[in-house]
Amino acid sequence: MVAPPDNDVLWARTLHFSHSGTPALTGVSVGVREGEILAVTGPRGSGKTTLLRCLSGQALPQQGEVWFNSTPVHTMGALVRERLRRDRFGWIDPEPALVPELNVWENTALPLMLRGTGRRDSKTAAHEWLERLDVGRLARKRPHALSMAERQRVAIARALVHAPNVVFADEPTAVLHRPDRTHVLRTLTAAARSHAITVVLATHDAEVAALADRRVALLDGRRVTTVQLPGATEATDAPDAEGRAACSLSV
Ligand SMILES: Nc1ncnc2c1ncn2[C@@H]1O[C@H](COP(=O)(O)OP(=O)(O)OP(=O)(O)O)[C@@H](O)[C@H]1O
Repeated sequence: MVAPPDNDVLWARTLHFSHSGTPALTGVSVGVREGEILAVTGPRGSGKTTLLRCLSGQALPQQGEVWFNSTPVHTMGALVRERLRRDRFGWIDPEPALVPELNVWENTALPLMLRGTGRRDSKTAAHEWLERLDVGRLARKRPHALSMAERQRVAIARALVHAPNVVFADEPTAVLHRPDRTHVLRTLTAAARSHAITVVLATHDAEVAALADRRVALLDGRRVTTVQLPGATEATDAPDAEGRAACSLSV
């Protein structure tokens, strides 16, 4: 095993992943730099979610390597990967999955309480993040009383509350209307930048991808240099996209 470059917080080399024989990733390599917002773009079914799941240790690639801060993730046992995800990563789903029996601040504070932070400190941190995401007034409400946009803000607050190193956001604005989409995204990216949190953002929307520092494009489970996205004539890797030998550039 060759260790990754020092300035990459995440690094994946020649990932291969199949879902019950259906290939989702075919030799994908990518490096994510500390503090950057990286958009993983591509049409539906191109492998974006699978890549995020592999990078975050939720799924183990059948071949290839994933490194987090120079530590191999692909060789970790399930419990160590769980702890890594709980303590170092945040995850935002396309649709907010909140616990219906908990109120908004309790939902937000979950990552802190799961790792043993006291209730009072967890509550304070949850309130701070809810305020930042403009939903502080809803702290005592249950998820069912919230709109979809409000619930997604709570899910974003929950992903950020424990100051993770990396937040993975899988189509985080897919269920939102356009005005909510822009506002929620800008809030997420501003919060991440102000706290030096790295964001890996999967999207098939060119407007969303445009908010990122850099883009990598997937098509049929491979890295490509150019991909057509809705809402733009063309979206490409930024000029500084990695030119590392291991990267798979095709099509
Ligand atoms: N659980 C699964 N079982 C079988 N095939 C799957 C599964 N999940 C994904 N796939 C397939 O793997 C490929 C990549 O899917 P993936 O969800 O990673 O792509 P995506 O770019 O995130 O798509 P979307 O934008 O629709 O979420 C697709 O062909 C998809 O049908």
